Amino acid sequence: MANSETACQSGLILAVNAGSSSLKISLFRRRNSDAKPVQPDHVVELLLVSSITQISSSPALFSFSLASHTQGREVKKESVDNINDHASAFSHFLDYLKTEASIERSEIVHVCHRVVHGGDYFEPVIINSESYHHIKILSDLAPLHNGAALSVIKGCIDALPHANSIAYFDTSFHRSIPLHIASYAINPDVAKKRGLKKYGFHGLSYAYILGAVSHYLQQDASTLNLIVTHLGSGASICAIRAGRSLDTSMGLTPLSGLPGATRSGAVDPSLIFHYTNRAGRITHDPSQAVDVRVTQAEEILNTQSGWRALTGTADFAEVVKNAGWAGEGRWRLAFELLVDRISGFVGQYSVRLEGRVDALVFAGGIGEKSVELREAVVKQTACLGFELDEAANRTANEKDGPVVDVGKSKDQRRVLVCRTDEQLEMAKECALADKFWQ
Ligand SMILES: Nc1ncnc2c1ncn2[C@@H]1O[C@H](COP(=O)(O)OP(=O)(O)O)[C@@H](O)[C@H]1O
Ligand SMILES: CC(=O)OP(=O)(O)O
Ligand SMILES: [Mg+2]
Repeated sequence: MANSETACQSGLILAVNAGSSSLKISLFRRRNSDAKPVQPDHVVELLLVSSITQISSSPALFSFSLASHTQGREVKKESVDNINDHASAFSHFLDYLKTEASIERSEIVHVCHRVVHGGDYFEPVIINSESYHHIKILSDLAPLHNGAALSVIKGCIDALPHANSIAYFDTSFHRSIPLHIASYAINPDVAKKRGLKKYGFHGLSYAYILGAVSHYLQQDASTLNLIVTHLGSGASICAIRAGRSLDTSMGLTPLSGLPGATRSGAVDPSLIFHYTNRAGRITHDPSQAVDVRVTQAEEILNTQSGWRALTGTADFAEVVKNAGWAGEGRWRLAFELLVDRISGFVGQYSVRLEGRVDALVFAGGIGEKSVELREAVVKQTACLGFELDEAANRTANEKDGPVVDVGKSKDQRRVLVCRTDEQLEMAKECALADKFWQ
């Protein structure tokens, strides 16, 4: 563990979020632990944010802005041709760090990495050969994610050799899902031997949202029942009972549940054998940092499906733009299909929560930005008591703060939008973990 006096005094935490199609990076300074934070988020101070989107469909879009300039000034945005994977995206960011922010790499003490699949690891772990191997073994169960995270971890170890790389797992938040909900109706011996159960993902996002909503409503997290949607390139939904995950729509892998940009979501498991007669063939992707072995079935359902397969674009904003009644049927179909699947889960989770739902929360790029999607889902689930304030829904994007109320009711069954922040969640956890700062 790197632990030099200078490094600890400066206390910089870099938080890196390798999503399926993006790399989001934030740099924080850990605040002096003697100063009592007013809000939980204040244990760290944001210095800069950067994101690289459309990583797999060139050109990638790079953005970089210093926190002091996030109100619209000095945000650098550019298309970059030579970014074609997460490793090259990270290396492009590191070049900017010195030239645009004058930050020396040696000032970074810890690098927090979002790792989607942690299997039976629940606590954050410092990367060493054992934990690296554990994450690598799980790559087959998160083919769009774990390999990408490992490629960034490798890049970090090379470029920031004095810093600790610490893995934070999406799966940790869902350890509370009861056995009968996490289990599949298959041979229990095989399930146990091979770890075949529901793990659930987007957990760092759900943990952040729970904290932010609890702060916003001034209600202890342990008293909250929420239905939270995280709708981005990967989309999922989570039922939170008394502040803990009760159920979520993704499963053994991030493929199940809701459809995503390139993912089918839940389908009849037999469908794939009627789609192709090569479903079981193993493919190796040489561009991946680690050897990820996936079948053609997984390849088709993970990368050749979702709204890109339905409409030709992975950008849901474009789907929404073209989905008006005058638009072509395929755009409308993609939009209605997603609304239908989300609404189905909202109904199911309302039953799980025995009707006691404090709020329905929209998050992730689509949940946070699509006025139309929120409108359609709330309309479809109105029988459960959800109702939008249309003006508040339309102007939600303009409001400050991580949580915006877009519902009619201010006492029960609220409808909220939360700007989720997985990087901030990791940095907070890191700053508060004394063991990393001794
Ligand atoms: N105004 C918008 N309306 C609908 N969807 C949007 C809008 N803006 C962005 N999006 C969607 O949000 C997605 C990105 O969400 P995000 O949560 O950042 O994704 P990621 O899974 O890469 O972390 C984009 O791919 C795009 O489809
Ligand atoms: C788990 C998952 O699908 O993550 P993302 O949405 O970042 O791809
Ligand atoms: Mg994401």
